[in-house]
Amino acid sequence: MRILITGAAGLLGNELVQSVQAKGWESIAASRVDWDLAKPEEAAYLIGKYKPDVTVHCAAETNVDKCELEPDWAKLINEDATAALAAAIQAAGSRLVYISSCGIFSGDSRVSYLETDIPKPRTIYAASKYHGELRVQETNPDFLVCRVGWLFGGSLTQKKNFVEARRKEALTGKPMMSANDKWGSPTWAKHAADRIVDLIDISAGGVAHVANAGVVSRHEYVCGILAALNSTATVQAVDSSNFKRAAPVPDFEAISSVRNKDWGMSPLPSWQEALADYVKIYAAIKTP
Ligand SMILES: NC(=O)C1=CN([C@@H]2O[C@H](COP(=O)(O)OP(=O)(O)OC[C@H]3O[C@@H](n4cnc5c(N)ncnc54)[C@H](OP(=O)(O)O)[C@@H]3O)[C@@H](O)[C@H]2O)C=CC1
Ligand SMILES: Cc1cn([C@H]2C[C@H](O)[C@@H](COP(=O)(O)OP(=O)(O)O[C@H]3O[C@@H](C)C(=O)[C@@H](O)[C@H]3O)O2)c(=O)[nH]c1=O
Repeated sequence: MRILITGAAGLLGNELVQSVQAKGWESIAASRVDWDLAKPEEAAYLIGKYKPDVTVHCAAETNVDKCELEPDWAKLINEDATAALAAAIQAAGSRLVYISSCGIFSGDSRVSYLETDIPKPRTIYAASKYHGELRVQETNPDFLVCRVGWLFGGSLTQKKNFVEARRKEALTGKPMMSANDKWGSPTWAKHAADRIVDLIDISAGGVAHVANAGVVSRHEYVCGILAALNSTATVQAVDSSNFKRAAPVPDFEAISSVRNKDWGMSPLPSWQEALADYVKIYAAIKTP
């Protein structure tokens, strides 16, 4: 099977390329040079050139605060480009897997959101991701939408390596603080990628929540990272108002799935197990 991954240089995209190759499928790692999402009309050229059986659309404007300040940009990159890709894929008779976000819910719940819960985006970013979902659902009857949790992992050079960012912050010796009023589902990008590939393999459709098990505050999450790294640095629990953000991010972004039984799959491991497994690999990367 030939799988095209957009955003292949990103945190999740890079893991997806590896998971697809581990499955023995052909992977096409598409990056910005292959298609600039700021030109939605060029999606058709990308699909016509590579003729994938399945396209996993990871590419997005993922800077939540930038989206809040530039709503037209957020719509262009996260909604309009997705709609153009969906149309090109439908015309070509292939499949689209759209990567969406745990952040599309109101955040008012304190119980993990399920696929059956109604999205109510609070930020421009989340609205643009959810509108992307709606464009896909109206265009591609055999769609698969995968909402993922707070992603971590990747190489040391990965711009969004949250573990490496916290390790470096701890090394500065400066006091660390983290929000104790924002909760989510930390998710190892490798686990998310492997699950997405397994869902493609069984031709799963509809909406899928893909996240490691467990709900944790940012503060507990950062403490868990430092413990896993055997760091003695301490993290002060603070209110999220200490982090000046343009976007009113939801308080609660944890997700879990009600569909594992449908798929014949076990829930993903806990975020703590995933983090421990990642740190084992990470430590190997880190040793010179
Ligand atoms: N990270 C997280 O915690 C979460 C992520 N998600 C979703 O998962 C997906 C992957 O996220 P993640 O791996 O963290 O994202 P990254 O920011 O690591 O990667 C995003 C990718 O999109 C590409 N991209 C951005 N703008 C454009 C553009 N204008 N044209 C072409 N490519 C572009 C980037 O290219 P380049 O490398 O050149 O910059 C990058 O490779 C996204 O759809 C995101 O919305 C959902 C929930 C949580
Ligand atoms: C370490 C830390 C950072 N922050 C703030 C500082 C920084 O401005 C902001 C950026 O961190 P993040 O990028 O992880 O946060 P954020 O931009 O909210 O991450 C988002 O990613 C996108 C792609 C999504 O899809 C969302 O669901 C969400 O996961 O978080 C806290 O609020 N608390 C903390 O403990």
